Amino acid sequence: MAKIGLFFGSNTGKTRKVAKSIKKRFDDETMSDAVNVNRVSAEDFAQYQFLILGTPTLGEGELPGLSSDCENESWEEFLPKIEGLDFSGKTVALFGLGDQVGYPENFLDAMGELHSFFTERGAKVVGAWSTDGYEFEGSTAVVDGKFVGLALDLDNQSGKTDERVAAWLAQIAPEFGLSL
Ligand SMILES: Cc1cc2nc3c(=O)[nH]c(=O)nc-3n(C[C@H](O)[C@H](O)[C@H](O)COP(=O)(O)O)c2cc1C
Repeated sequence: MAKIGLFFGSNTGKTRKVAKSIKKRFDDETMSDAVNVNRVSAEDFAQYQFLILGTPTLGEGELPGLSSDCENESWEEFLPKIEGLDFSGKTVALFGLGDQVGYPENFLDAMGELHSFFTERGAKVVGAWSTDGYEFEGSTAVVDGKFVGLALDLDNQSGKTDERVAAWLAQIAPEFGLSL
């Protein structure tokens, strides 16, 4: 089993694409394949001490899933399967995709939901990211003046994605024991 589990939800494939680009930077011992959360069991997910988790925000500030009109199940359906687990001693880093122009009042809210879910269950969530360079009005993914994880907007700032991903991975590397 790889040291770090890499899981994502995605509706139109952008979050999947970013997850795959993260996987490409690491060998199989370090990083699992990028796996859609609708394909993992609670048991397999719970085996990892280190997790990198990605989500788009859909609906009006919602997690992806059947209620936000995704074609397939996603985080909305997966979280209830792990809601009874204790994540103490585990380290989690989050990345979120959203659209700050189209949804400025709910920018990246789903990443905020994942942050609440995992911190409430004892996880150490790392990888907070500056809000500089983004324009939006509200986001539950901002805590203490920073995003709770990597903020990506492939709808409006796709040209910044690679450099943001690289800088963020370098930032979380010490927490995850990663060599880059
Ligand atoms: C119906 C719909 C609702 C959306 N709602 C939000 C939202 O509330 N907040 C946000 O930041 N982005 C929102 N977005 C933008 C998506 O999060 C963004 O396009 C993302 O890159 C999609 O990722 P995916 O291709 O992995 O599904 C919405 C997009 C759609 C199509």
